[in-house]
Amino acid sequence: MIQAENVSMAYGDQQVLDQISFSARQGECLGIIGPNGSGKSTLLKLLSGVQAQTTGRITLNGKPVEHYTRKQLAKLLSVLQQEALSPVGFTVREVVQMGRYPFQNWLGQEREDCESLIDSILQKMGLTELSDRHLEQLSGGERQRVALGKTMAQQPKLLMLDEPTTYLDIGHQIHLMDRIREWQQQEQMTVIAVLHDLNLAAMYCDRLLLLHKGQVIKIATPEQVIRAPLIEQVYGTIPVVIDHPVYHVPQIILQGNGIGQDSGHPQSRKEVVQR
Ligand SMILES: Nc1ncnc2c1ncn2[C@@H]1O[C@H](COP(=O)(O)OP(=O)(O)OP(=O)(O)O)[C@@H](O)[C@H]1O
Repeated sequence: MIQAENVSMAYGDQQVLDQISFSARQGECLGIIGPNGSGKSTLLKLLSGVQAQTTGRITLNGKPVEHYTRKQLAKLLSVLQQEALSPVGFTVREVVQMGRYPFQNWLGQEREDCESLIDSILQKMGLTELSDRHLEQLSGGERQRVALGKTMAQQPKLLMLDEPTTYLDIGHQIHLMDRIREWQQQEQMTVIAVLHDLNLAAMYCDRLLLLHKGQVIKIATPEQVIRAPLIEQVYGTIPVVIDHPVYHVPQIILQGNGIGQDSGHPQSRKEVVQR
């Protein structure tokens, strides 16, 4: 579906991405993880054609990204950004309908009636009750759901997410990731998601690409990537990695320096068995 070959990118003198190569197949969920400043958002911008790489090649269905027109790209892929939508006086329903833009002619008309599609998206995202509200009357989390609704209306084959759960509470994080997973499986859609939360990444992604200082350190299954020594090497903190009791994927528990050591805590830092 999408392939990057020896992709590098620099901002002036600063090399931000260095010889990145990977591919994501149709229907797969690939998570991009790595510390602050490792190049995750920049990589997503290159993959979505927003920014051009300095060297290397990115192809979508075998064709270089830069050979697609904006409208062709919008029919194939959509991107959900961190600060997804700014309130501009439109209602929830109108914003979700805007996702249909790639399928409209220059008069803003679409060949097929898409009202039932919009209704089902509003319902899926729990937005039916809010459909006539203006965006500025919504909370940050509700706006994030509208933003995902708009990308759903676009019906992309490839969905790119940049930190989709940043403003969401734990309930809405899971709800959002579940909707994406469900949608991915129903449509055989490819998902590439930048995620800071390694636990969510391990739960929802088929493979993880670990970036550090602009280089791919590892690209493999969550079990192979979320390992204490590798996480320590890249993030500079020693986590405890345990097996999720329900899904049997690795989960991280953080530990701070010195916490519990003087308080009779049953397990000090050194005693914990690392995965
Ligand atoms: N427009 C820009 N001009 C110059 N440097 C930039 C620009 N955008 C990003 N950078 C630099 O490129 C590097 C990678 O940034 P990027 O946003 O891709 O990292 P990230 O892994 O997404 O970080 P974070 O986890 O903090 O969001 C950083 O050092 C950043 O300062």
